[in-house]
Amino acid sequence: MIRGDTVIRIGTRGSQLATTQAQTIADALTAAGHPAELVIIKTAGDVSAAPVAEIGVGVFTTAIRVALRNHEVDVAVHSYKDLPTAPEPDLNIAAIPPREDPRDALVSRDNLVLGELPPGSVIGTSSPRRAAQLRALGLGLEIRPLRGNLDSRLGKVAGGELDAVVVARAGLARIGRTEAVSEAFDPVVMLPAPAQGALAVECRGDDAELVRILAELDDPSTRSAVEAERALLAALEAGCTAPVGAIAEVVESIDDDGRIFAELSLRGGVAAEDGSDVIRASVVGPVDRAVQLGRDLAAELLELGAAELIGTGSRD
Ligand SMILES: NCc1[nH]cc(CCC(=O)O)c1CC(=O)O
Repeated sequence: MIRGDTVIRIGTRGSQLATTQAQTIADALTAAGHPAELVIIKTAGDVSAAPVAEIGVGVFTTAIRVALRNHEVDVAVHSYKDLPTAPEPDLNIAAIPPREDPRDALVSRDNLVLGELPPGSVIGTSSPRRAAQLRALGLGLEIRPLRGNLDSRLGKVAGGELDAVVVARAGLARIGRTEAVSEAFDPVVMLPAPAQGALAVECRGDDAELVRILAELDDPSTRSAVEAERALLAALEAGCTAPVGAIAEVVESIDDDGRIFAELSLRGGVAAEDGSDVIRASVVGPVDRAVQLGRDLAAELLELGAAELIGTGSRD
C-alpha cells in the first residue's frame, strides 16, 4: 500500500554516516512499497566543531525534530545514542531496526592493539566516556580531543598526527570501513554509550499510517536492549554527572526444567573522568521489563557511589 501518491521524506544529517544509515531506511521502505527519499538537514553539530560536551546534548538531532514537527519531513532517522533522554510525547520512535555491533573500536597506526601502544601514545577522542575508561586502564596514554566526521578522524591516524582514535565500530561498519579497526573493545574493557550502534526511526505521533508502516522495520530485541540502556542513562543523569556506559543483550537462559528462554542481560558503569575510579554492575531479567532493569541497575550504581564520581555529565 502506497501512502497516497506521496513519497515519504526522510530527514537526516548530511554526513556520509548519517546519509548511509538513512538510505538503508529509505531502501527498506521503498522495497516494502512505500517510496522514500532523503532530505538533508543541517544540525548544530554540523555547524560547530566544538566538543559535544560544550555544545550540549541534542546537537545532532534537534534540528531534524524541528523539521519533522514543521512537516518538512515525515520521518527522522537518528543515531539513537545522540538523542537526549527526555521523552517527546508528540513524536514516536516507531522503529528501532536491528542494531550494528555496539562496541567501541580502536583504529591505530600499524594496526596495533591497545596493549601494544607504548606509554605516551596519543589517542584521539572527545567522548568523556571513552577518555575516562581509557585512563582507568592505567596504560599511560595521552588523550587528545577529537571531533569531525569519521573520515577526518581516521585521517589523523593515517597522517601520523595521532597514534590511534577510538570510534564506534558501528559507524565504520555503516560506511564500509571495518578494515580500519585494529581492535574492537570487549565491554569488559570499555562499555559503549547507551544505544550505540542503534538507529531511532521517528515520525509524528499522530501519523498513524506511518507509525504502522515503520513498525515493520522494528526489531524487538534491539528495542528491549536500547530501552534498558537508555532507562539506565536517564536514571543516572538525574543524580550523577560522570560519563555512563551500558550494554544490554538478549541472552538465552535455561530454567530448572531444562527449557531455554530469553532474558535481558544489562551491564552498566560510570567512570570518573580522570580515570581514578570505575563503578560497574550488571543485572539479568525478563525481556519485557527492560526499563525497570535499567532503573534497578542505576539505583545499584548510585548505591555503589556513582553520584560521587565527578564528571561533565556530557554525552558522546
Ligand atoms: N557521537 C557521534 C556519533 N553518533 C553515532 C555514531 C556512530 C554510530 C552509532 O553509534 O550508531 C557517532 C560516531 C562515534 O561515536 O564514533
